[in-house]
Amino acid sequence: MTQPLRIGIAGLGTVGVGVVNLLTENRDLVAARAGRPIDIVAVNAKSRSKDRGADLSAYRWQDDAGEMAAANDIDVVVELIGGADGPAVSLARKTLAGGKGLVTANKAMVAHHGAELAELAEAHGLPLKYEAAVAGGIPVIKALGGGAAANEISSLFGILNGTSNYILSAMESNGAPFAHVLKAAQDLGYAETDPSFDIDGIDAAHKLAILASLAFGTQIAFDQVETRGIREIEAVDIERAAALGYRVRLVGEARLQDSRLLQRVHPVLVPLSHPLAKVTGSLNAVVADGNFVGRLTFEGAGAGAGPTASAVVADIIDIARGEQQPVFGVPAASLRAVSAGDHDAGTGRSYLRAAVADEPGVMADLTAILRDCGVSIESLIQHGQAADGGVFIAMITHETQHRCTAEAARKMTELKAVLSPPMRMDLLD
Ligand SMILES: NC(=O)c1ccc[n+]([C@@H]2O[C@H](COP(=O)([O-])OP(=O)(O)OC[C@H]3O[C@@H](n4cnc5c(N)ncnc54)[C@H](O)[C@@H]3O)[C@@H](O)[C@H]2O)c1
Ligand SMILES: N[C@@H](CCO)C(=O)O
Ligand code: NA
Repeated sequence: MTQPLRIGIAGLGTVGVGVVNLLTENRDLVAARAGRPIDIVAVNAKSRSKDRGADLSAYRWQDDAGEMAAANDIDVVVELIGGADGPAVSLARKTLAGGKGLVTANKAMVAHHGAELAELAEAHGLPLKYEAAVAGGIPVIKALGGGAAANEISSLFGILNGTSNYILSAMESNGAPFAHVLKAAQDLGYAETDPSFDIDGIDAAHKLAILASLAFGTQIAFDQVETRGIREIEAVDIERAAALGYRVRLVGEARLQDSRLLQRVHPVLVPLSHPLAKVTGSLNAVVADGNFVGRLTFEGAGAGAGPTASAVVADIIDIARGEQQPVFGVPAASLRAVSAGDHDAGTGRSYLRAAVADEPGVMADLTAILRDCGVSIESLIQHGQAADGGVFIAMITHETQHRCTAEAARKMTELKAVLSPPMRMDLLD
């Protein structure tokens, strides 16, 4: 057999240990598919003494991850530390500048520094791979960058954060409180170090910005992603959505609007019959529309040790095989700059839910606002007690300009009988 591909792994948490375990358990199979053995030469993490449940004694312990970038016996550095800045990006820069290939699962780093790192990799003719960074084990980067590369992609959307989906699914199946479910997702290794990245939609926005660049040939524009998470979703929304025939999902969507690019991460209602309604737990899904292939739908595990290690090792195998493509589908220097699209200029149906005082005339006031804003109601339910003694009114609107529904929600907030700002979510049909 030819020379082994020698790797150094920086970061030995959920994903790092998952990669060690996969490369150990599937060693022969991976070597056969890669055309040569993959040898772990060195490992690094914050603490050497921590028991990680994996035998690391065969590998050199590197006190400083940066030393891997300079080591003569390492061909590829696998960065599994995490974080947009700090040690991860400094290691990535050193690795590429030092002439080694880089594999990373770090979507925050790719979303913030992807262009710079891709230019560095391409200038040196080095591989930079990040399959694990988006939708965990789903090979969506390879699919959009390779299998669907002949298509013009007009739009894509999907569930891109396993932790949020896990929380929403648990809330809908057993009404479990938010904090309790978040703790379970953390214990399972799904959540980011700072779980607000998951809950507030930032992690999904990182992934969406990366996917959009790959799909549309545009520069990564993370700052242009309109981002809203699931923190404000209450049990009543999940329950009312179900009563109206929907489920709540945190969805990222990106589409070209002439020369603009609309990118949004937001909680939406999906009909029970929609493919995304069936995506539960830590699963992710990505749907992309190509002009020749039509609609492509990918679904699979979006987080966790095994699925993420699967994606990391797939990248290592690609490198061992000598496969190399532009990092974002086209040379990084030729990615197009775009300006942000405008969601409110579009139309769609919406869910509106308000907690209101249980007194005469409230419904008349609400419907007057909807009439004045040109919003008509498709269905409405009112029952149940709000925590502060009022009642909940939940409705689905007919198709309306988003800005009109937003204006109606704003005006409702001004009514004395409306006890808190109404919850508003788009419907995904
Ligand atoms: N957990 C998942 O399901 C998942 C899925 C896809 C992508 N990712 C990404 O993979 C990366 C790793 O995630 P994780 O869940 O394994 O995190 P983790 O917190 O479990 O592990 C991080 C590791 O990095 C080490 N580390 C921290 N600071 C370091 C430093 N300065 N130098 C060297 N090592 C340092 C820690 O000791 C730990 O071993 C992140 O970028 C994350 O976003 C995670
Ligand atoms: N925290 C991330 C890990 C996978 O990227 C998630 O829950 O989806
Ligand atoms: Na992936």
